[in-house]
Amino acid sequence: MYFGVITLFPEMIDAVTKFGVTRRACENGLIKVDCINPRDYTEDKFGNVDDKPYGGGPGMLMQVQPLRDALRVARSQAPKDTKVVCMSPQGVQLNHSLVTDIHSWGSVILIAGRYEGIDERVLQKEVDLEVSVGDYVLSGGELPAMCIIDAVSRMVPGVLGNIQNAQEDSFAQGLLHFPQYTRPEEIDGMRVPEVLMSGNHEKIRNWRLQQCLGRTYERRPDLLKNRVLTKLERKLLDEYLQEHDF
Ligand SMILES: CN(C)c1cccc(CNc2ccc(C(N)=O)cn2)c1
Repeated sequence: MYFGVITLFPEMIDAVTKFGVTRRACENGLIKVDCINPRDYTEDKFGNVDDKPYGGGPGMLMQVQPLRDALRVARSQAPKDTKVVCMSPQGVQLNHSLVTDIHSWGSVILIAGRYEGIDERVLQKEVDLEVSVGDYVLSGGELPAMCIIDAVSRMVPGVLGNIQNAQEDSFAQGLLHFPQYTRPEEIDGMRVPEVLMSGNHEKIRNWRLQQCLGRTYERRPDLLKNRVLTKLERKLLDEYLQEHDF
């Protein structure tokens, strides 16, 4: 998977290329992350990369010429017809489905804007999709871009190793994950659910599915709305709701 990142702060992207499973994925050549900095393409002698908005108002925008030149270089380094995604509060909400789509592309160029954003004409002409990681404004698109790099990289075969399918279990099914426990068996009087120490894998599987369903119903009913439950799932959820006095 190829990621091109247009950013004024390439060192920020080290957070995904120099730590954890994504670092190993870079070292193994499973993913490649290239940063292109518009500041390297400024033409005015002051090296400005921001510019004032027409119509006045507070804040600055990314200057068009350095951004477009950086984008041109990014396209030249990326596979042909690589799609361009701009991180923006005005974007479509990032979710598992969109992460899966981006992974299927094989490569993506991410624009991590600073200041108050970028010129609408650049968005219209150069950007295939605006993506948001949530309804809030950040100081730049770098953190959202790294969310995409991390989430998409975890879908690349070999990046996660054997926990790949564990990851696929719940969220790919559109459910929240079941609660997890590790040693000790008891903390401040709170014990690990006995079923998890029973060694009965059928019971454990059902208990975990029931927890996924119950927690999704309680915390994210919107996820259940467009999900057809199997007979077993319906039974497990009803049981959970009775036990939790719903
Ligand atoms: C139109 N445009 C490119 C833009 C406009 C304003 C701010 C920024 C940069 N700050 C960001 C980026 C993304 C998110 C998010 N919620 O994903 C939050 N803040 C970019």
